[in-house]
Amino acid sequence: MRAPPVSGVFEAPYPVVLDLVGKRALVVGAGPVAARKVAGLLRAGAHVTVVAPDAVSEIAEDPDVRWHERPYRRGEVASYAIAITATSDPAVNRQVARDGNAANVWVNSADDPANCAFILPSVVQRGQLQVSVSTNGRSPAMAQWARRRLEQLFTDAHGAALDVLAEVRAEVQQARGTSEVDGWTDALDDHFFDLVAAGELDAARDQLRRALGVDGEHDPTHQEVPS
Ligand SMILES: C[C@@]1(CC(=O)O)C2=NC(=C\c3[nH]c(c(CCC(=O)O)c3CC(=O)O)Cc3[nH]c(c(CC(=O)O)c3CCC(=O)O)/C=C3\N/C(=C\2)[C@@H](CCC(=O)O)[C@]3(C)CC(=O)O)/[C@H]1CCC(=O)O
Ligand SMILES: NC(=O)c1ccc[n+]([C@@H]2O[C@H](COP(=O)([O-])OP(=O)(O)OC[C@H]3O[C@@H](n4cnc5c(N)ncnc54)[C@H](O)[C@@H]3O)[C@@H](O)[C@H]2O)c1
Repeated sequence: MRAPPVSGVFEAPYPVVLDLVGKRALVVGAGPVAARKVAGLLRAGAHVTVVAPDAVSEIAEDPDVRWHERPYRRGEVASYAIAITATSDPAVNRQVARDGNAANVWVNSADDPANCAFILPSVVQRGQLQVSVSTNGRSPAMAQWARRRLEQLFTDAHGAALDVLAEVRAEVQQARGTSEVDGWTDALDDHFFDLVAAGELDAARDQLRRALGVDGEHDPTHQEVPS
């Protein structure tokens, strides 16, 4: 028997990073899949409302989640910035997606990639460094597999390295008026990451400053008073 044809979710997927802090997010359904999506939205700082007749304990017992214990009401997605539908009823998921289209609210539908305005990647988080993987919906299992591989490659030291880099980048901006200077590629060598991993943050900062041609005298938090 011939296998069914497989395609991606989107014709030309466009990756973005969203700011959801303080935004209202709706999750329809409250099973294990919804719980994973709720956890992601809470980590992103969204105000999460869940609508479902039954909920797993992660949702029902979370004081940060507002749970309405009832079925989804047609059209209610319109009062949210973003929505995810993960019910066990495909007709409900389709309705939420339709309502999202009508109200210009972006909806992710966990069982229906064709009716998604966006899909979620698998993410490795190390401090403020995020490495995300998308297979364009072709194999979520592979996205998860890649995440596990990347978790071995990226350690907490890479998150710490990012903090050092952001600090020295601010010094470069202060000293030169721009961070677009030569030297970044050379500065980010194995030795730099080894220094950070060994906890030698001052030496790591100095290596960056040498490679980028700044002396570290400029404190970006300190405004100089013109004479
Ligand atoms: C990455 C991750 C993020 C997250 O959910 O946070 C995510 N799915 C994860 C896990 C996972 N999902 C599924 C399995 C079982 C094995 C398998 O099917 O591969 C596993 C693995 C497991 O659970 O072990 C089943 C599944 N998933 C979708 C369908 C519907 C369909 O394809 O029709 C079905 C069939 C349901 C059924 O048949 O009943 C659809 C989607 N899942 C997506 C994301 C989007 C595409 C991502 C991409 O590939 O680019 C998309 C399109 C929509 C969306 O949800 O945004 C998260 C891993 C997090 C992590 O661990 O790192
Ligand atoms: N995208 C993904 O990553 C992914 C992974 C696995 C499964 N899925 C799909 O996600 C869906 C949910 O999976 P699950 O295991 O969490 O399901 P589940 O059966 O454990 O939970 C379903 C939830 O939907 C709620 N619900 C049912 N009717 C509703 C209505 N009218 N209004 C609001 N809520 C309603 C139920 O109360 C329950 O909380 C399934 O369709 C599954 O195929 C998606």
